[in-house]
Amino acid sequence: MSPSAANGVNGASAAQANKSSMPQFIGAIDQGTTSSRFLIFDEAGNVVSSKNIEFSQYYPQPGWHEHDPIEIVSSVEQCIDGAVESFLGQGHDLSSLKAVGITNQRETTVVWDKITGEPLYNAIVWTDTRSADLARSLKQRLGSKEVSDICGLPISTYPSVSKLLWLLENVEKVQEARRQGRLVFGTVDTWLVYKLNGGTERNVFVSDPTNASRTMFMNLEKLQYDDRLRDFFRLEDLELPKIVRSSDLKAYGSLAGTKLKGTRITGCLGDQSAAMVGQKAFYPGLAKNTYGTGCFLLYNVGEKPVMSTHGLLATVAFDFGDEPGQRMYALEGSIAVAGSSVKFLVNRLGLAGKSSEISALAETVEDNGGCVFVTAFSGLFAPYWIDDARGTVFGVTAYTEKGHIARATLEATCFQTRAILDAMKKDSGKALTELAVDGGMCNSDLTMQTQADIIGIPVSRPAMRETTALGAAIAAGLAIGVWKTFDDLKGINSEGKTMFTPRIKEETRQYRYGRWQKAVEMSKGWLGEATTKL
Ligand SMILES: Nc1ncnc2c1ncn2[C@@H]1O[C@H](COP(=O)(O)OP(=O)(O)O)[C@@H](O)[C@H]1O
Ligand SMILES: O=P(O)(O)OC[C@H](O)CO
Repeated sequence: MSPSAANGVNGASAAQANKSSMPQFIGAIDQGTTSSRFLIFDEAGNVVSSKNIEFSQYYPQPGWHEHDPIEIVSSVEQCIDGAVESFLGQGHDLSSLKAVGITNQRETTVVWDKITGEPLYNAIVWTDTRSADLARSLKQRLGSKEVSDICGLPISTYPSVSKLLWLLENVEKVQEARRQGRLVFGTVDTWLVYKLNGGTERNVFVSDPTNASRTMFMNLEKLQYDDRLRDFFRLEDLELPKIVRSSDLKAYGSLAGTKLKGTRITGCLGDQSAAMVGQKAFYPGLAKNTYGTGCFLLYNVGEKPVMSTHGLLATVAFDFGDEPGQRMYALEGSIAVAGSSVKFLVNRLGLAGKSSEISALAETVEDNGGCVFVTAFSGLFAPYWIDDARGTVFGVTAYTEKGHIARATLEATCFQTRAILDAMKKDSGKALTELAVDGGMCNSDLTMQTQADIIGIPVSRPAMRETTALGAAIAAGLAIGVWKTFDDLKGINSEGKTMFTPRIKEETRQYRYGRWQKAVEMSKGWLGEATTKL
């Protein structure tokens, strides 16, 4: 490692680092799709205090999914205050909490008024498919192939730009704000940093490359906005947040309120990149799969982006600086629906009282009873990119029980992960020998065993599953020198892993996966060309 990298990220020299033996703590805001959290980590990566709040999900029409931007911020603030209260109750001193990192759901799009700082519409969530027609017409536009090559993402409903263009076409308040030069657009990291810094008071307007890369405005190699992309989307006049490193002493400002008023924000990563950092997948060839609302497999490809030819995305793993090894790219397989299908069984179908009970329900039967559930609630993302599929259960007979549906639901994410691993092998030329996992749904032993069975390699689950938050804490801690090199992080969360090893024969694996492939084929085209109601 070069001298300055050895001295920490972004100039936090060893001299600057706190040399006293006083314990130091780092806070992590984890703003996910279904809940906000604040966790406080010690230097050994242990969680000493945390608070979690589930917030409202709005589904105003089929395929639409919104959040209230104000509730996003207030839930985060409440989590901070709750966790800090318990931290203080344990006898810790506030001054020992040195910095805060942020990690967030990506692509979700917020628009607000520059003068008032107030949202102009609900946040359009990454899963939202209202822009399907718009995305289809963008794909027909001259230069669409070049666009994907520059930013690493396929044109679809998924990136922020589709949501933003929908807002500009359909919401008068947004159109008016644009005319008056008052329109501000940001992903959730930008919105949170802006609001937590006091909004219009300080006007901190930034994003890190792992988040900015999900808008479709960023040149993946240069980590800066690209005029060709803005031109393509006809958004030349749009002011965009400044792209700054994922770990930075000054760029993200500090908290203007809460019990942590004055504490610096020194790290910021999109949640999938944060999970990668939390799993310490710092080097090429390492990967992780996070089973949250969706499921995202990221594979570290090294210091240059690799463009997929098999349905994967190219993205930024993390950007900790210019030194060798400090900026890495990843190939990503994005699954739109994972834990959300479990929530669907609980909240919409009432098959159980809570998510963790779905696994138990699935265990009441020996297998899926011939059912395959293509959980295409938002179409199918990687590696298929089928926007006209919708959730479909195949193979239902009079024999089918709730348990079979529960099992087929859990299996769907495992099958899609298999499809992504196959695509990743084709893109990278290498096969994974073990899959590191995390996220809410990985708490289901049955799902993780099924995953190992279907991909035919061991699945490794860490003892501490809050790897996304840990990644944000690491980004923040590296900036201020709590940890100085990746080697300092070696011991963190490395003990007590659970290994799930494949237990089925290759023949059975192929048969089961073959059924899934057939179901995906059959789910295509459900919506047809028209997505609007007649
Ligand atoms: N024991 C479990 N079995 C299956 N799914 C679970 C379990 N526990 C949580 N989940 C699912 O995990 C998701 C929450 O995971 P989390 O990592 O917190 O996601 P997010 O960051 O997207 O909010 C929910 O969709 C929930 O249904
Ligand atoms: O809410 P999660 O954890 O499934 O992650 C959301 C992703 O960032 C969307 O790209």
